Amino acid sequence: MASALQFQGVQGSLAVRRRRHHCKPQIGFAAFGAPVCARRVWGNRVAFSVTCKASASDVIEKSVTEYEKVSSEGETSFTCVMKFGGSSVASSERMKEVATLILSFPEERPIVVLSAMGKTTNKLLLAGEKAVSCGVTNVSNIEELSFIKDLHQRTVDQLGVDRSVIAKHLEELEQLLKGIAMMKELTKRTQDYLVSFGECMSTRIFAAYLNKIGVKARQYDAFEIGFITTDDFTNADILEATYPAVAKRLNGDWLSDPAIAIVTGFLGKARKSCAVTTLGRGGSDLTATAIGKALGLPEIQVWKDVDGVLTCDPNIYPKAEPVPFLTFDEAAELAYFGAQVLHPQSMRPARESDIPVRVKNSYNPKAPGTLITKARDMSKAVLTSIVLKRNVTMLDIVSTRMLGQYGFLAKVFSIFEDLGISVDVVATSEVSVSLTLDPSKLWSRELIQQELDHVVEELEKIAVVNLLQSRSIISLIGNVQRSSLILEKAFRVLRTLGVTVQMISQGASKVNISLVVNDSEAEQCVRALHSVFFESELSELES
Ligand SMILES: Nc1ncnc2c1ncn2[C@@H]1O[C@H](COP(=O)(O)OP(=O)(O)O)[C@@H](O)[C@H]1O
Ligand SMILES: N[C@@H](CC(=O)OP(=O)(O)O)C(=O)O
Repeated sequence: MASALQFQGVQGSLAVRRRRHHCKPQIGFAAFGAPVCARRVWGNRVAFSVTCKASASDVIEKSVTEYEKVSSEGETSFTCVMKFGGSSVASSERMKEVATLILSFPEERPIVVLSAMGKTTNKLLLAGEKAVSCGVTNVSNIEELSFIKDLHQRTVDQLGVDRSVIAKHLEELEQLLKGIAMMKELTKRTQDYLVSFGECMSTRIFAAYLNKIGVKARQYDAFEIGFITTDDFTNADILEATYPAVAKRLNGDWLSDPAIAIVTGFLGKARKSCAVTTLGRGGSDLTATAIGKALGLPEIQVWKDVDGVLTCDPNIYPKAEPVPFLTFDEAAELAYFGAQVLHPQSMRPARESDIPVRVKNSYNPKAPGTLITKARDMSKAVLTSIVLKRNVTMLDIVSTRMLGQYGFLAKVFSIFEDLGISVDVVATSEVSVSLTLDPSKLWSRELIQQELDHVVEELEKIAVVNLLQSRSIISLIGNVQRSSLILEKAFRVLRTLGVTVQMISQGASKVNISLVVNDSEAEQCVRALHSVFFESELSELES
């Protein structure tokens, strides 16, 4: 990475911070006590000349003082946050490529957020499940533990960094699994601690590698630098106190000893219990946007293994295409309704602080990716993306009381509130309500059935309840101002396929229409909808 200061005599260039690209760089030259002219501005640098008799070293010294003054007067020292997901750092080769990619932006001073390597989180969860029933003496033979050890040790060796950077963690991980085997149980709290080893190791390896190649980097565990969360293990929420704490720590460290920050994604520290928490699967996206908000950075970059947010899940339909622009609302809706590409809560900090989020492909950095901002030109927008959420449970609830009975909906929803279950899609009539339950809140299989039985039991006190499982929600994300056009086109497709829509909802968000169909028909519907909306001319669509 280029040094912050490059001088030739009493002319030179100085790295400065610009809050937005259109803003003038903010730097004070008063310390020179002589006229200074800023001659040229490019990127985050400003070239200048000083007309005084100062020696080059004086100028450098005073510039640094000025630069630090600007930084300490509320300006952050970092210029952007770059998050790399598991697929981007799955091996030593990938880590090298990510390092090269970061260094290809010499004008940036990034905070790097990393997920666990490849599928490490899944393997840790499986290892934990196996430990519950395998017996203490068999823990060392758990296949997933061996896989994790091999992957991390091989990566360290291939990158030429010292094995000691992760040795303690690998040892502790095995001890933890033995503890689980001894207790014969895996609580959500322990599960979070268990999966945290993934991010703790990937960041240590990557920081060590950067240092090895001469780029100064510092590793941080998010739970040590102020990521304060609720105590909702496996799905914790970031609390407001996080933002000032994280900013103070990262800015403070930069000012005393500048280095690229390498932060664990996905993790936090529970406010009450002080134990390690996780932010829900894919939570590193949220870590990145929270850091962006905390430091008021000009841009948040999320690097994935796809060319941005696509028109639908490429695993369902390979002809999916990148969506160049999205609003925060569209991206949030898309993520909430099941597009794995973004964490459901990750847009919140970015939206609150109005910081653009760029989704890019670490395997194909030249691709423009998707830019997510507060607003975009919607004049030509019809449909942006199609999202599928499978394995959804739907409830038809019909009031047993007379027509016009008030308070029915309030009673129904208070039951969900009491049981801590969130509802996704709702459609109501005078005497009935149909709704779908959010499966992501229901962590393990047995619990789902147990919780569902309980919900039905409670609802049956006031209504006739019909529980319908194996349903899918197809969400049509786009310009709901043109809902008639979207619905006309969509229903024509569904009628041709002979598919009956069991529920339809157009929420207040104005960016999403949700349709509920049988699981078995859903993928076929998505493919057909995609070809009609994205593979034929818009003019035909509007005819
Ligand atoms: N609409 C979509 N756009 C892009 N990717 C999607 C979409 N829906 C599902 N995906 C899947 O999300 C994956 C990227 O998300 P994720 O695996 O969480 O990335 P990372 O681990 O790099 O953060 C893609 O590889 C793709 O298979
Ligand atoms: N490693 C965590 C957190 C995360 O964000 O991962 P990824 O960026 O690879 O989706 C998970 O698998 O859920």
